[in-house]
Amino acid sequence: MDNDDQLDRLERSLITGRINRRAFIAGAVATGLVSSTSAQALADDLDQARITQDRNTRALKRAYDYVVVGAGSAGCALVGTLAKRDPSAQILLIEAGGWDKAESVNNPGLWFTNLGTERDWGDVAIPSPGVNNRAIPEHTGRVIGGGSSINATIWARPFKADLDHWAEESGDKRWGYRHGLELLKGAEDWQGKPNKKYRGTGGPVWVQPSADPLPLATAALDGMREVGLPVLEDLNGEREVTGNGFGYMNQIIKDGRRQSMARAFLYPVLKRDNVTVLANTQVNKVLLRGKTAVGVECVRNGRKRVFRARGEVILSTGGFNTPKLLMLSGIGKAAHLRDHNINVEVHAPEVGENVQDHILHGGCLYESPAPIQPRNSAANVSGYYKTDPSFELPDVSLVQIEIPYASEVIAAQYAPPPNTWALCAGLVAPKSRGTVRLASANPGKRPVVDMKFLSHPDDVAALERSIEIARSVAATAAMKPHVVREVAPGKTLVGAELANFVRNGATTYFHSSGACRMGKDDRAVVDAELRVNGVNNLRIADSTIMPRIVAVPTMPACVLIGLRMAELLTESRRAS
Ligand SMILES: Cc1cc2nc3c(=O)[nH]c(=O)nc-3n(C[C@H](O)[C@H](O)[C@H](O)COP(=O)(O)OP(=O)(O)OC[C@H]3O[C@@H](n4cnc5c(N)ncnc54)[C@H](O)[C@@H]3O)c2cc1C
Repeated sequence: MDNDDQLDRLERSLITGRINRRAFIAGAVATGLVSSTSAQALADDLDQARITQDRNTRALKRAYDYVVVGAGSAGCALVGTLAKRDPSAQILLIEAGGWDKAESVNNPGLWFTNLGTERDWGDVAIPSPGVNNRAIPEHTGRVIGGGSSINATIWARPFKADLDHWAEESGDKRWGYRHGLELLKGAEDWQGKPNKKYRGTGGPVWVQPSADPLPLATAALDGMREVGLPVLEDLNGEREVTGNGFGYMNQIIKDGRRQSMARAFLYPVLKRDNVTVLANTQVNKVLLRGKTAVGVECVRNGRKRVFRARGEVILSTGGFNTPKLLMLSGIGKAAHLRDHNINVEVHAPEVGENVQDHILHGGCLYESPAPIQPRNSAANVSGYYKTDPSFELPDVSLVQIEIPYASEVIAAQYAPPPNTWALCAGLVAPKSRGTVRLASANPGKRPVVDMKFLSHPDDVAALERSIEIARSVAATAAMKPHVVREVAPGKTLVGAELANFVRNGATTYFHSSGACRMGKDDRAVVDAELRVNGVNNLRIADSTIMPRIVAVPTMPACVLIGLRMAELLTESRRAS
């Protein structure tokens, strides 16, 4: 363990009460990274956060101004921003998972080892015919920080076309690119080449270009240039407007450690009296009086508890849990609720509809002449391309992965050797849409996730185009030193064979979105101010409100949703 790691561990141990202040200072000075004075200042800060949270959670109140459920990407951005902006507002943040202490959370190279652990809700989509009836896992984070604590750390901001579409769907131009860019720039602490037009510095989210990329990654970019793909110095910025561009990824990694949205937004407000974070507490129901949300019912330490909201309840529980929670609370399609003997409080026909995710194809595989030591989160180059300039969004996307990334079918069929890397085709603008339904009225049961992957023929065609381009990049002179042979598919596939390779290789990016669509029409689940239609004092801020999934990894879009919610709540409170 290096000294940075030691300091990081000490910080976490102090904040979660595992060591005392004296042990922290002694340990911090011993790392050689901080002087005794700055160790004391740091301890003051962390100690204060711990003392405040200890005190607040021991003296829980019956009612708070805001009850926010879910400390994920959006929830952390919301609470961190709101707590500062409105210090008089008492905020309760309830999270089902535990604190983000695990090494696999903090070390970005270990992100995938969180999958299938207690930090993952562990959903698996039911078999979809479009992927040859395979049941594909749909992981989501269950820990402080949510997805941002277990994800692949990629920071890719939405396209202009994504956000302008949201503005059109919601009827509110503040959801458009112009305002979205302003909010995301304000959130960023960009470490790459300065760019006033597109990038922000000094904000809470540490973002850096892939640190110290492998020659393999550099060669991939050279190969892309060779086949005529546009390679950019920064993968955020210009790409958002043109819809085209490849480059080194942006990542939320600082000194080799993950900077989750909990780290960015939540930790800095933990020492505020107006914030109480309840970890290891699962909300099972939103409580309604008539058509007004008045609080939540949850389970903490095996005991049922109720917390009231004087103001509003905000659900930030993510891709599958938000529709589930609404339905358990009697808000959903009436017939479906009745099937589970749940009282229909509000007939909301689209709760659990419109669900989307990106497809990552695993994949086109290449044997390297030498073993590969992956850098950062093992994926450092990616990009987007419109094969027809008239397309609104890119149909082609590629991600280079420095391990043999393959679906279970492709892995079994091609048996890639360990020193294999992948150039994965990505489907970032899917047309297929699925559903989330209750399996049972028992909150302990996971919902039925039917993603209907690749049910739209355009999705298969787009992946076929990406695969063709991936293979042409891997065949360039620039890539020659890194390719002993193409392991998969190993030959040019056409027609049904190619479609089958697409369907067998499909996996997801774990970007579940859209189950509680925002729109200006009556059927939409939330309106432009993210209020649940038909219910007072209940709003949603998470990936589920996307009318259409953004064509990039979803964490920054979720941060944007959290930031926008903080704006909306502050405006409402001022107006009242
Ligand atoms: C393995 C993986 C890799 C990914 N890689 C990337 C990437 O590299 N880049 C990127 O941009 N995106 C990535 N994503 C997606 C991204 O992390 C998510 O889209 C994003 O975190 C979603 O934000 P959210 O606020 O909607 O929900 P989440 O971040 O999922 O947060 C929801 C929170 O609510 C809590 N919760 C749920 N139900 C309850 C309940 N009933 N009571 C209390 N708490 C509850 C959950 O435990 C969770 O902490 C990845 C996701 C995963 C899972």
